[in-house]
This record gives sequence, C-alpha cells and structure tokens, in this order.
Amino acid sequence: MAQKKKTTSSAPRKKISFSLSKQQKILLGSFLFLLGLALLISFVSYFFTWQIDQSEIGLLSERELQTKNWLNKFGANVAHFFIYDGFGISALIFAFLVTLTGVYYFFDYAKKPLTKFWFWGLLLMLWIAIFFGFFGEGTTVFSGIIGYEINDLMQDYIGLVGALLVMVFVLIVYLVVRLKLTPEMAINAFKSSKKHIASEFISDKKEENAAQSLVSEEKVDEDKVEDEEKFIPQLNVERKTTSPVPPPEKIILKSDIEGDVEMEVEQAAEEEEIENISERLVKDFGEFDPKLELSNYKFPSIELLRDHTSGGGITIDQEELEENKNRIVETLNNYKIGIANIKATVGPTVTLYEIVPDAGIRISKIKNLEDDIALSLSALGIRIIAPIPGRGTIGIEVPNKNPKVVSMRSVIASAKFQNAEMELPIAFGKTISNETFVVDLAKMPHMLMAGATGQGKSVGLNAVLTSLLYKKHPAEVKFILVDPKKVELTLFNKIERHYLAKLPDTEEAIITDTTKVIHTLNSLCIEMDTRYDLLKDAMVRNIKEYNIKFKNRKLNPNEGHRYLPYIVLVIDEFADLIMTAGKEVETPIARLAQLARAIGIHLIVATQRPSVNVITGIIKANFPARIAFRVTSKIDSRTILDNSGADQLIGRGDMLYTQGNELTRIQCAFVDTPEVADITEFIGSQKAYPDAYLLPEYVGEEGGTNLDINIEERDAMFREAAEVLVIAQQGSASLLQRKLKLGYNRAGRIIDQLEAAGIVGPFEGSKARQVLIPTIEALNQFLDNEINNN
Ligand SMILES: Nc1ncnc2c1ncn2[C@@H]1O[C@H](COP(=O)(O)OP(=O)(O)OP(=O)(O)O)[C@@H](O)[C@H]1O
Repeated sequence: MAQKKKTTSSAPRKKISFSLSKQQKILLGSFLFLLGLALLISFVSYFFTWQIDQSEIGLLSERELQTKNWLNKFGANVAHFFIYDGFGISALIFAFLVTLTGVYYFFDYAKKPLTKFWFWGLLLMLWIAIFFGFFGEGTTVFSGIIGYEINDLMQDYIGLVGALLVMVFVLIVYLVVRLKLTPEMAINAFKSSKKHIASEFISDKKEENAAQSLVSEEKVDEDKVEDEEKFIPQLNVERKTTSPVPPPEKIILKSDIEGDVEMEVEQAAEEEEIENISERLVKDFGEFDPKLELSNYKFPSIELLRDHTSGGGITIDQEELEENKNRIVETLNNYKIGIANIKATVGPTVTLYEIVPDAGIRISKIKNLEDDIALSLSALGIRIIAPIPGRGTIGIEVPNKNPKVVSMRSVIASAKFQNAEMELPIAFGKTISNETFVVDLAKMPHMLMAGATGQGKSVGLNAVLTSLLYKKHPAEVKFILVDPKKVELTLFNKIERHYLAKLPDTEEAIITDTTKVIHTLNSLCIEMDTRYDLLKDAMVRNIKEYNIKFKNRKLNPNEGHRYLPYIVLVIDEFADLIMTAGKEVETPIARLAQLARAIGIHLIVATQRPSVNVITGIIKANFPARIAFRVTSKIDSRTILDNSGADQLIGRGDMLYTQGNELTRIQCAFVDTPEVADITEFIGSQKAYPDAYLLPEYVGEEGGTNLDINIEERDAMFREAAEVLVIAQQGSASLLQRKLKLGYNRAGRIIDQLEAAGIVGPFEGSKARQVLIPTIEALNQFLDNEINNN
C-alpha cells in the first residue's frame, strides 16, 4: 500500500518539473557565475569611467571605438543599461544575484532559498534606486532612470512627505519580514554596542599597558635570549574561556618557561542569557494551579464516616486462641506431624497461626491436611499458606468467632493513608496483622475485582471511590462510572460536576446502558490517543511528568496542552456487559488496559461471575492487580487469582489481593450507603465546574455519516482539513483539532464530510480512519474534478 502511494505520488511531479543533468547544471552554474562576475566588473568600473565613455554608448557596431570600461564596449553598454537607464548603484545587487545563482547551480545546492534571495534582492534594489532618486538630487548614476522616475511619480501624487513615508514603510517591511528584526532586538543591539564601545576603550588601555610592560621586560631579557629565540617558535594560543568578562579581551602573557614564548589569550564574550519564557511566566504568575478554579473546595471531613466497630478495636479472646491452638496441634499430631513452635496473630476477621513444624516434616503433607484441619476446627474459611513467603513458617488462617468490621473511617484516618504520597492512593482495609493496607491505583495500573453476589464487591468499590474522594481534588481525578445494575453507584450523581466525566450531549454521567458503555469506551480510546499525542509533543513519558511540565508553564495551552486529570473507569458488572456486547466492549477495554497506564487512565472492573468467558485471557493479561472476594468454586478462584483460596474466604468483605504472585488477605473496609450519601452530598453542595469533564465525542457506526452531504454545505475548513489528513495520511479528528485548532464537534463533522466525499475511509473503531487519497496533487485533482462535475 505504502509503495503504491509512493509511485502515484511521484508520477505527476515528474511531468511538471524539468530537470537538468549534473553536467548541464555545472555548465549553467559556471556560465551564470562568470556572467555575474562580468556584470560586477563592468558595473564597478562604470562608476569610474562613465563620464568618459558617455559619448560612446550605443555605438557598438563601430569596431575601432575604444571605451575605458574594464570590459570595454560590452561593459560600458551593459553597465549603462543597468545603471544609468535602470537602477543606478543598486544594479550591483542584480550582478551579485546572478553570481549567486551561478554558485547554486554549480554546486547543485537546493534552489529553494534562491527564490527568496531574488525576491528580496530585487525589492531592495528598487528601494535603493528610489532612495537615491529621492536624496540623490538628480544624479541618475546613483538612482538610475527607474529610481528617478518612480520617485518623481510618487512625489507628483503623494508629495515629498508621502514618498518618504512609503519608503520608510517598505524599509520596515524589509527589516521585519526579511531580517526578522524586532524593536527589542534593535534596543538590545543599541545597548550592547554602547557597552562594546566602553569595554573597547578599557581593553585598549589594558592592551596598551600590557604592551608597554612587555616592551620593558623584553628590553631586559633581550641580550640573554637572543640566540635561543631563533629556535623557539612563536606560540599563539587562542583559548575560549567562560569567565564573565563581556566583550572579547586580549591579554598578552609572558611565559615563564625557558625562552620567550608569547601567548595571546582571548577571552570570549559571555553570551547574553535571555530568561526562559516558562521561568518568566512562573516568576510572574506562579506555577499553574489546576485547583484554582475550585480553590475554595473543601475535602469531606472524617466526621462524615461512621465507626462501625461497635465494641471498639480488636479484642483478643484468649480462650478462643488457646482452643484453636490445641485443636491444630492435636490434628497435626494425629497425622504424626510434630510442632516445634506456634504463634498467633489476631486480625479483624481471621487469626493467623504460624507453625514451625518439627524438622523433617514435608510441607506438602500439611497442605494436604487442609480439609481435615478445617473439620477438626469446625470452621469455615480455613486457609493454609505453606510456607508463608519470606518467613519460613506455615500459616493457618482461622476465622474469628466474632469478626470485627473494619470501618472506612479508621483506614481513612490512619497515618498510613493520610501520609501516603501516592498518585491515586486507595485504602482497602486492614491486613491480617491489623495494618492499614494502602495501594496506589496508578501503579497497579488496572484492577480486576470478582466475588460472588453479596460478598462485598460493591462495598469494595465504594471504599475505592471514597479513598480517592478523601485524597484527590476534583481537578486531579475524574471518574467514569458504569453501573448496569443501575442502583449501586447512583449516589455519585451528586458529584457529577466535580468528579465525573461523561460524553458530550448526555444527560446522566453514570452509565447504565450498554450502547453508551461502548461509546464511552471508544471515546476513552480517543482521549487516550490524544493524550499520547500531547505527551509526545511535550517529550515526556508519563502523565506525572507531563503535568509537572504543564504546571511549570513549559507547555503552551494554545497548542492544545492542558492539565490532565487522572481518569478512573469503574465498571460494576462486567459479566453483564460482556454477555450483551461481547467483543465491542472487550476490544476497547483490552486496548485501554494495554496502553492507558502511562497517560493516567485506570480501569477497575468488577464482576460477579469470574468465569473464563467473562474474564478472557486478553483482559486478564492486562489486569495485573486482582481482588477476589469470596467465590463459589475453586475454578472461579483460579480464574481470578490464578490460585485457589478465594473459595475459602468467609465473605462480608474478606478478600484476597494480588499484584503479582503473593496473595494478601485483607478485611475490606466497610462504608455504608448513608455514609457515601453524606460524602457525595457534602461535595455536591459545594461550588462545582459548569459541567462534568467532557470526554471526546465519539460517533458510532450507526450514528454514521450521511453520504449525501452537499458540496455547498461543507465546512469552510474542508479543503484545509483534507490537506492536513492527506499529508499526514491519517484520518483522525484529533489531528484536525490540533492542527487547525478546531473544537471536537467541528472536527468530527468535517471528518464526516470527508468520508462522504470519499477522501477518508469509514470509521474503524478506535483506530484512525484510512486516508483514501495518497498525495496532495491527487487531492487537488480530485477536488477540482468534483467542482467541474457539479
Ligand atoms: N467490608 C465489609 N465489612 C462488613 N460487612 C460487609 C463488608 N462488605 C460487605 N459487607 C456486607 O455484605 C453485604 C453485601 O455487600 P455488597 O453489597 O458489597 O455485595 P456485592 O458483592 O456487591 O453483591 P452484589 O454483587 O449482589 O451487588 C453488605 O450489605 C454488608 O452487610
């Protein structure tokens, strides 16, 4: 395909451009060079000889006639034509341009700059001619007849002052457009020239002194070194130093080594440092503060959360501990397993008994006795960890008779969470050793959550969202909530304009129907691509670096840069979606999961049914962090954790977490619906953004294009847009948005029109559309044909 494009693109160019062979170019180059040189010589000599030769002008046919011009009759006549009859002294520019063109052809340099040279050269030539016409008081040899006449004409129409003003204006155009001069540069140049003169004066003095001392020293040593001098070469060393002495300064040093070696040290002028724009902006306005718009935003207070641990913290029931210990020892003894040591750690829901078996006991033997031990302890949810990684002991987790609820309040208030320096800290609950378990969602970077119904998934999701609400400002994180069950996440509607993201033109931010989920996922893919483009432009690797750069005002918002909040997509019932939409949901989710980590889009996907047709290989591979609440079978446990264990949990927020190999048992923090209602109410009652965070618009296939879009109804930027896409060979609306500074809707509309015109191909999911026209030439032809046919 690419090759095909190449051939078609080069074909039409061949037709129009005439190309010279290398030899022809050398010949043409040398001819022009010599011609230019001849012109220069004749022009220069004309100024010395024109008065003498004046009477011989035009008498070319008379062979004997001699003129004084260095190129004789030819020179005198050509110079007369260009200088006297033409442009006066500025005809030298013409000769110079011819010479330069010769050089370009001779060495076969790229010809593009030549056009510029000629354009500006001729303009300058004309200007100088008029200038001399104005000031030269009729001396036609300086202004030429053209300069004289134009000046005369101007004065007749706009008067002396008018002519002067026109000349000044043209001069300004030349200086600003051609020489890119700005008023600041002129002022700086003036200042530095003043400095230069002052330092020149000082250095002259220094040099004088140095020279004087050198002379006197030399005189003393003169006799001594006279003979040796002949054999020692004079040393002239130029050294660039970076000492902050402004203009070049020469110091002549006398060397100590034998002989008289002179060294001249040249100190380079310190380059003037211009303050970086971003530094200046930061100095003037401070760092960009994304929270500024809601600067009075108040985080919810801890008082909104309740303490569910009615009986206070964890109580240790000595009797229960002793009883369990005896039973474990007994059971193991029945199987002839001796125990050297046993230790208990009491957690909120389970107690961990760590056993060190007698020497020579095989670990697998204990592992196989899991069910027997469970039976003898007459308890559900025994989990044997053999061995506990990194400890060299065997762990038996036994549920407590009176499990304690871990309140969200206690984990949010914990120092570990409060002091967490994480991008997206989540306090899940407490581990078996009663430590608050805090992880960074940004590092996970996506999370899969499974558990049979009623085991605590929804509470777990609320815990995640609550953690983020307690730590992150509305400017820093946005949620996309997908809730096919329609009841679980409705409370978060209240914080729509603070924390939620949604598709443009949709009423509700919380997504409950499948089509909208598909649109949102594809829209997120577009957002992801746009963010990657922004990161690429900013030359950073991830969202954190990008936002730091943006805060330091190193990225220009006029070029599409903006502060990027993290986006957390929460899907409450994934099985439901996969069943109804299948690949349409799976593909964008897999794409996001694969790519979105660096640009701050994180997915949390929860499901009741962790079967392989729901959690497919591709999804699983991209969700390294997994959470399992209690599931009904070992197979489900393996599907979600790649390990058994989740089937032996006791429910009510008892969960296993893994982000690699190790499983951590956690009691999920409990946050009740009224608490969530209070928090969202508190946030929702504060000043909000005008709207939810708007995701890029996604035009689904069915919402597709009207292929009969009228040519007259096309957008004014249609042609430009077509050119942008054809050059980039990429049919993306976000490209148009960036290059032509369009809004998303308009860019989308233009894309539709381009599709209708047959310039770009149909929509291809989250991939950019194909561009069907390979080159600009082909595009022009295509559009011209279209106009002719109408
Ligand atoms: N961390 C927890 N601590 C204490 N109790 C909990 C915890 N999590 C859940 N529960 C109890 O379990 C009940 C069900 O929890 P939840 O609604 O989260 O289940 P679920 O897995 O989302 O169920 P479903 O899939 O049917 O929505 C809660 O009402 C609560 O009483």
